[in-house]
Amino acid sequence: MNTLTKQNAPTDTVNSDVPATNEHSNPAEQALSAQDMNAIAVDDATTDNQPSKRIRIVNTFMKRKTHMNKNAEQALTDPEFAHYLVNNSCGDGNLDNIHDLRILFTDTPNGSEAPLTLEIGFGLGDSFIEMAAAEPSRNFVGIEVHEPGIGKCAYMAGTQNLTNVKIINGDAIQLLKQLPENHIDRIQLYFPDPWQKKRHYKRRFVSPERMTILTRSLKQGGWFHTATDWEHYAFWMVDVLDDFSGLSNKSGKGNFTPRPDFRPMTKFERRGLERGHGVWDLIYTKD
Ligand SMILES: C[S@@+](CC[C@H](N)C(=O)[O-])C[C@H]1O[C@@H](n2cnc3c(N)ncnc32)[C@H](O)[C@@H]1O
Repeated sequence: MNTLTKQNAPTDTVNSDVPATNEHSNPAEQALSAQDMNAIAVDDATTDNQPSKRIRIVNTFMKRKTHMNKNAEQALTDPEFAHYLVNNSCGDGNLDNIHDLRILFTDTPNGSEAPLTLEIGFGLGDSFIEMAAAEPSRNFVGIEVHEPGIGKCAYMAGTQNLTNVKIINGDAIQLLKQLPENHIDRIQLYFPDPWQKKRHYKRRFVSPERMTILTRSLKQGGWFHTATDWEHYAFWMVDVLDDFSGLSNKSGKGNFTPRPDFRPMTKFERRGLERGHGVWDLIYTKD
């Protein structure tokens, strides 16, 4: 177990110098509450000589184009895999109709009341599927924005005939805002994009404002488990999470958690280890 001294504490997650990759200005976004302001910068803009407000969403991801292999493509198009895919799996995920994750399992052997894990940003899904296969009595929902990963994950679920997996295409922050309070038993975020440059820190998933959104949907006593191979982000995370009212560090303030046996090695973890990085796990419970 590592004992830490606090360093590089995040002070401001909203900077105005980050180039916007996803800009929207629709009434739904304009109605977002003050707690969402971590993800939004409001700019003055002028259109046709009319001053107006422009709302800029700062996402935690940058959609990337990578090769889609045949299996992933099959899973995204073949009706045999359709029951794994909760919403449109190509293009930007439409989350409008997803307000409850438990009802996705109503007609499955586990039913809707089984313990529920949400994995945010499962990448290609290997470790997510391994965990779901290892715990068949628990329901697993994974959310990603990367289409080849969504396809590959659905393909692996289908070839293993898993009945406890559902996959959502879209932004986890938007999804979490739409879910009921006290809804999920465990939320896991493994090797989130580290956003290494200072001007990109506001894109980091672990920030006080995003943790407000995340913990709302966690059940009392539920877990938030995260891990990173980027040292600066590891110290940042422990600062944010230890200071977050309503969460308790399972290993005690300032400490990381030894890597638990139930967490399989992920693709990004392996890549980090090959580059000589360390790995830091953190588990928090909701008070
Ligand atoms: C660095 S990768 C890690 C993937 C995987 N967890 C692993 O360890 O191999 C981070 C992933 O999180 C996804 N991601 C980032 N922000 C997200 C969000 N707000 N909602 C859904 N997925 C997100 C990205 O698309 C990317 O695939």
